[in-house]
Amino acid sequence: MTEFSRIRTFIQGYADNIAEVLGLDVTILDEQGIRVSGTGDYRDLIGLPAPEGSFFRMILQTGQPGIIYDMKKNESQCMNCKFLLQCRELATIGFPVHKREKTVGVIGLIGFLPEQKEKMLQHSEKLMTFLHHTSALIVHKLLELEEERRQGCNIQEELPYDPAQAVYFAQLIGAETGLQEVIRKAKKVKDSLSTVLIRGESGTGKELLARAIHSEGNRAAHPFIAVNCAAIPETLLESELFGYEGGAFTGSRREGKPGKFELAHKGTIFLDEVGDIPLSLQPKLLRVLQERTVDRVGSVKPVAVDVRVIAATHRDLESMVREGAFREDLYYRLNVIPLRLQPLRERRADIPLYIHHFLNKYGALLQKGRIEVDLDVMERLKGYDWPGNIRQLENAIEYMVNMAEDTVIGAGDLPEYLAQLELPAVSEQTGGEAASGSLEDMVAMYERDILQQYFRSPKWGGDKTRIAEELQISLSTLYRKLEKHRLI
Ligand SMILES: Nc1ncnc2c1ncn2[C@@H]1O[C@H](COP(=O)(O)OP(=O)(O)OP(=O)(O)O)[C@@H](O)[C@H]1O
Repeated sequence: MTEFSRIRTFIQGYADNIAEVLGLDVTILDEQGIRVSGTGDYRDLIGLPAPEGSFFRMILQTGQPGIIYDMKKNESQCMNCKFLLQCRELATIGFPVHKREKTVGVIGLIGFLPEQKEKMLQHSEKLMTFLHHTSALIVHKLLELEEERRQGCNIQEELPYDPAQAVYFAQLIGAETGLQEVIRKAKKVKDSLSTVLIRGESGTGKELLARAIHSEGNRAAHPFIAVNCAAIPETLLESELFGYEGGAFTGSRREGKPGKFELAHKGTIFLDEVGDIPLSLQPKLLRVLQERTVDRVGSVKPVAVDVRVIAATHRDLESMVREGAFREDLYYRLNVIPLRLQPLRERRADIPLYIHHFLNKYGALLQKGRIEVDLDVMERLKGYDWPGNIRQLENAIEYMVNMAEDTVIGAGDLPEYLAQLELPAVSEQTGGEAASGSLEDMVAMYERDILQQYFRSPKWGGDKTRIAEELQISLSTLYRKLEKHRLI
């Protein structure tokens, strides 16, 4: 675990603020070149390594700050980067973070638009000074952490903590109105001991959200133990959850075994599919929630546990309570902080966001760089019902990025079940091509048609920067219009 990943929440908050104030994108790498925070498109790449041969990797090696105003012309610094040809960055400033003369990270400012590049050109000196101060602040935070550890306030290394499992709220993608609302609530309760109940269909991100609450909360240095109550046979679940005393039953270990609650001591236990917990075990679970003690199987001596419980289910617990399949008292004890994740088909407007996110992620992971989907594929992905929700959409994109032989994914790269999907024609989806209604509506329809024509034309190959140039609008205006017409 690198030092930077320990203060990742702090760093991401900082990156978000810088991006907002300066109007530029920000990315921060740790000493191994792993992106620990990012804004804009770089947010999708948090946790992934920066490409070999890239400008920021060079700064990590040399420990020297640098500026590039034209990635493609200034070949000396980006020449070895595999993604040079597809790179959309117009200007970049990178600044090293030095701690005791060692380079422990890099902060980067990136401009994708001509006006951002202009700003960087005009204020390069000020921006460098700003990055110098930012770097000093990060180092200050690292030294503070070091001091805390020296004094034994936070002896993280000695605890069974797996940083690879950490998830941050910034990694949860979703629109402002839906998922972000849930995240806002989750942030309020991240440090609380109160039980959280996450509801949602399979693949909507329940476990991811639970991990983020744990990773960003005050128990982050302690274990996060996930138990899938539906996957463990009823006969084993009791000893799995609560442990057993030596000699409790035939074949048990002589020295006994701690259960998941004990293993999660000081941390969080995630009870996935809690609706599947058998009625016979429900009173015992209720007792843990109320008294914070567990009774190992075969023991009469309760063990005190300090555990935060996050439970999740896709089941309709209220109906189960009515039908007597789930205890009412346990239901109320679990449902203290309810959080609900909507299925993807009920928030189709978010689909382009996820497509963009996973294209970025798998483009980088599979070393294919920047990849886009064409309009036909986009319509299909938006029109599908996604019974497996975000997990299924992610798998579909991973498949397509693997299949793609070009930087634009076409219908031929779709998984079979999507290629066979019958979709209404685009004109039907938008309410018919006949120009009628108010002038504003007609102009909007005309604008949508023009954008579609440009994106369908092989001449531009779906390249947004070139299309924006041709239409003489900025790239951000183009993105706004595409979003308005739901074309991305
Ligand atoms: N908001 C999100 N942003 C980005 N990726 C997400 C999001 N939600 C889910 N995912 C992706 O979908 C996958 C499935 O998420 P997760 O396992 O948390 O779902 P779940 O609701 O717990 O599913 P199940 O009920 O089947 O266990 C994750 O691995 C993650 O890659």
